[in-house]
Amino acid sequence: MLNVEHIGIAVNSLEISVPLFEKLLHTPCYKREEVTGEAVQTAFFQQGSTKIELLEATRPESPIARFLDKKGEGIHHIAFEVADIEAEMKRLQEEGFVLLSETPKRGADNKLICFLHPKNTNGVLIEICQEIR
Ligand SMILES: CC[C@H](C(=O)O)C(=O)SCCNC(=O)CCNC(=O)[C@H](O)C(C)(C)COP(=O)(O)OP(=O)(O)OC[C@H]1O[C@@H](n2cnc3c(N)ncnc32)[C@H](O)[C@@H]1OP(=O)(O)O
Ligand SMILES: [Co+2]
Repeated sequence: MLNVEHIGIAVNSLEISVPLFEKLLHTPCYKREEVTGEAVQTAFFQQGSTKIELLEATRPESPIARFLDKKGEGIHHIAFEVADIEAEMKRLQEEGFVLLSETPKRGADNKLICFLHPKNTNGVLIEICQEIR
């Protein structure tokens, strides 16, 4: 695994949270992108070599909606960049981690992504992501 590519934060409303994080980080949001496959609307901030990814649910069945219902707003996941997501998924599976998708899914910000179940990662939702070349 390479660097922390982004930290995902679940929010109720990007309309409220984007200006808040622009004030907090003193950095403009550089991209807003809807990912229908995850039923989320995202907003990205570059912070040094890593990013903040704000996530708002677009449908009630969204994982973000369920998270917000159960836990409220807050840190949702940590995403690590990998060079070869398929090789990393195979390695992680062999190490006994539970992958939440059999193949990489299309994520935001031109990435392929896969999540690991938090029950095997000390309660932290981990995402691995690879730049689509
Ligand atoms: C737009 C793409 C973008 C990108 O970077 O490109 C994204 O990051 S998309 C982000 C949203 N998508 C996902 O999160 C997909 C992966 N998540 C899932 O498959 C589910 O959310 C899952 C399996 C983690 C939880 O499923 P669900 O909420 O339906 O089940 P439970 O509520 O029963 O939760 C089971 C168990 O997990 C704990 N949990 C849930 N979410 C988190 C979390 N974010 N961090 C840590 N722990 C989490 C939950 O508390 C339950 O634990 P328990 O001890 O049983 O109470
Ligand atoms: Co993410």
